[in-house]
Amino acid sequence: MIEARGLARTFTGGHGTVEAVRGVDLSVAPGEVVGFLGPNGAGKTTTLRMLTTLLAPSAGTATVAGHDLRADPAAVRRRIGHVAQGGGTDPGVPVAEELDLQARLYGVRDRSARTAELCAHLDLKGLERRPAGSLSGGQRRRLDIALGLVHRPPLLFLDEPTTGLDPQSRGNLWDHIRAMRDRDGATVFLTTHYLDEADALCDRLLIIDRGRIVAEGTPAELKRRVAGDVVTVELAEAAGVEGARRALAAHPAVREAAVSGGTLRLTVEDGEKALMSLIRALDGAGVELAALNLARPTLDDVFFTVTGRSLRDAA
Ligand SMILES: Nc1ncnc2c1ncn2[C@@H]1O[C@H](COP(=O)(O)OP(=O)(O)OP(=O)(O)O)[C@@H](O)[C@H]1O
Repeated sequence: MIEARGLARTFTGGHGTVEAVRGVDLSVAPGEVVGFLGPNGAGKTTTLRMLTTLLAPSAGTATVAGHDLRADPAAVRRRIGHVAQGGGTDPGVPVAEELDLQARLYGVRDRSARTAELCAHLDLKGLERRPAGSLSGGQRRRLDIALGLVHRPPLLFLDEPTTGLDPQSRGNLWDHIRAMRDRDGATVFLTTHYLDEADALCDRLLIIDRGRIVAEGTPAELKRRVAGDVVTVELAEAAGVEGARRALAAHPAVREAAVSGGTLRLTVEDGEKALMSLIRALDGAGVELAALNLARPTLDDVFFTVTGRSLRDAA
């Protein structure tokens, strides 16, 4: 659905030159929810604006929704939906009218049916006559998304869709985005600087820092690739901890086994899968367990490993 190679954008102004995006390669398959994660100023919005034809790349090529970005931007625009940060609704215009107007702009034939369908899908039923300015933050974001979907684009771009929303509205919006993928087979490309959003919502992530993609994969893959899972083992008898370490050090899933205080700390390849066999190995060595804890590395650990900084500090 998206294939980009070497996309770059430089801004030149009174304060010198800013290399906002420095040669980004990315591929997005149909039906994926892909998250573009990075701290403020990393180049997320600039990349999104290039992919949605709003900004000309300084270098690189891309095919978006089946059309070449440079050769046929109008065809790209017809096949994509784009919800910018802050949206673009007129506060005085009622919901249904706003949707109808957008449908006219795109030449949608079944305008009233499409408006009703979008109101049903995005939980806007009963709000059709309300001016956009009177909606809550979450309702307005859903209207912004409905507007982006009016012409049934197979690919939807969302720029920081949940910024400024309360936790409940954010969770609700995630459900709607998942439903677009599952019900309509839509491909969604979204930018975010929220770790929890990237983790919970996205099938795959591209992590960008200072204009370059520094890591990519599913949230689980990224976390596994970089840090491995951590299993801590507490024993009924602390004195047996060295024996437990010896029993597990050669276990195929264990990368590292270290004793810290009275507990055993294991770095393992895939903690969930390994857990049962670790317990069996300890049992076989006659070690009595008191507690076992499996902790996953976070996306922030991933960012830290690839950039040497925390995403939170970098933002
Ligand atoms: N029109 C512009 N003129 C000059 N510099 C710009 C322009 N647009 C963006 N930049 C710079 O390019 C860099 C990347 O900005 P961009 O908005 O793409 O980052 P971002 O990852 O989307 O950040 P945020 O999370 O804050 O939206 C920043 O250093 C920014 O200041």
